[in-house]
Amino acid sequence: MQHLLKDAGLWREAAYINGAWLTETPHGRCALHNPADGALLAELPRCREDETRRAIEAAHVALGPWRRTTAKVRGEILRRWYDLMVQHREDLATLITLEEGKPLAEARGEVDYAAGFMRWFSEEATRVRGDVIPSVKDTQRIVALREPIGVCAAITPWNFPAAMITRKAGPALAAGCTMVVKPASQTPLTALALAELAERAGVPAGVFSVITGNDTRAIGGELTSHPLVRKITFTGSTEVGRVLLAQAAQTVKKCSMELGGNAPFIVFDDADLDAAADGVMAAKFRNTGESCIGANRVLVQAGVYDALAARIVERVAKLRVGNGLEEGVNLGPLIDAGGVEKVEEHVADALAKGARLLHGGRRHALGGHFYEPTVLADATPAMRVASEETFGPVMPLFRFDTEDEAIAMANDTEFGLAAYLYSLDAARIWRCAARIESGMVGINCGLMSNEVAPFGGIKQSGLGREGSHLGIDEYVEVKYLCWDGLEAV
Ligand SMILES: NC(=O)C1=CN([C@@H]2O[C@H](COP(=O)(O)OP(=O)(O)OC[C@H]3O[C@@H](n4cnc5c(N)ncnc54)[C@H](OP(=O)(O)O)[C@@H]3O)[C@@H](O)[C@H]2O)C=CC1
Ligand SMILES: O=C(O)CCCC(=O)O
Repeated sequence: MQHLLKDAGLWREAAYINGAWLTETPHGRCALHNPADGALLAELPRCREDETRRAIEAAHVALGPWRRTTAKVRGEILRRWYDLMVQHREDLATLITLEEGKPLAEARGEVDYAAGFMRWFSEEATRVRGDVIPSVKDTQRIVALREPIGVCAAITPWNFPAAMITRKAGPALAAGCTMVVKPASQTPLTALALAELAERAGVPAGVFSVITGNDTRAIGGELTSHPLVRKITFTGSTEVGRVLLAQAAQTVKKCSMELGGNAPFIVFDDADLDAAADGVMAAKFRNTGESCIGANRVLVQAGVYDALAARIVERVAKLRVGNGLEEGVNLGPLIDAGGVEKVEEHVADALAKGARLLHGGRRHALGGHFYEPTVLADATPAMRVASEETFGPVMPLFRFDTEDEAIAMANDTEFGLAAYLYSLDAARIWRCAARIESGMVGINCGLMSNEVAPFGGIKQSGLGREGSHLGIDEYVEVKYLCWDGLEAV
């Protein structure tokens, strides 16, 4: 598959530790398969505790020189990394499609999104300012410095193999931290191509390392327990987030957690229905529904329920399912057999409890990990689609009568990541946006991820924010200096 890349140097089947490519470990190799056709893509060295420890120690050694490098120079290096990502956009997109499955057009969009974090944080590097605070004594001066927290460990998911790394590495390196990344074992190739580009951009050895292999607990255990690691940043399921928080508590590490969601997409009677139908298509079917901010529950006011359902079905019927490398494909495969089974179970449960099938509802004729885009009407809170993240191309339509009912349904979940509101009544929008329990609210907008905005959740959807000017706060500590014995001025 290497032949599909214009620059074969971006295809790496090795871990990247302390600026060197590690092709062998004593623990053998693990196979990586294309989710679209099951073909063997690569064989990666299996890292365990030893290799992870070496990467952490290298990150510790690299920390001093990196944090002393001026913010301007760190920003320039990150800018070069951004430029290289843009230059190699097509190859990065191909790698993403090969290992994750998303259509090439979406993969290109992810590269732009991922590179955006590098550009944004290359600029933010020079804006990590401290404070001078009026003191309580005339002989004292009080200064608050913002210093890099130190060695960071990032554990990232497969659904956005590039963006979930740059959203973490960009701010960490900009702030002067070093980072060890454990990408999802299903999508290491994109992470390794990013490491190759980091090296070409001039990121020094040890500042950014990538661990490979599927000995997940061994690697995760080392990252979360090693005393030199001062920060854990994770994107993935709430279940694993809880485990990592508990492990990191033993050495009191700072943690950022981007966890699961159960996003409500609320459409009121006064919405622009065509805009709402377009918005929900983006919010649901982006990445074949495998996104934590994907619309999991579509709540529609009774007066427009049938009209909106008709518009949605018309659009869904035009979606083309297939290998993401093929032209014109809108939905790729799900990541693995487990993903397809979960979708099947959710649909079967909903149908057994009275949902009406408006479209799809079964595995796609292509077989493998392909599932038909599915629309279910008459969904109710008793169904699994109401309480669990489906993470697939299934859109359940719930019905509500009043605004209060919609808000109560929206908030009836332990998650609080994203929510969407469609209405043309500004007063209602302000009211509902205030009452919804979520970290992000899309208003007449189905796609709200970008590098300038603070991404993150409340409740059991996580801790901290990524992107925006706030994103860098996760990688700095405040140090307060109290200087006494000075002349009063
Ligand atoms: N919020 C989000 O963005 C995401 C949410 N999910 C949700 O989670 C469900 C399951 O997906 P899944 O991929 O299993 O998500 P996980 O949360 O299991 O995986 C995310 C990352 O965490 C790693 N990981 C898993 N267990 C541990 C551990 N004990 N210690 C350290 N690292 C660990 C994984 O490694 P490895 O790949 O080696 O297992 C991967 O790098 C999905 O169906 C979806 O509902 C999934 C992905 C992203
Ligand atoms: O599923 C996730 O956790 C990542 C969402 C991608 C994004 O929109 O930033």
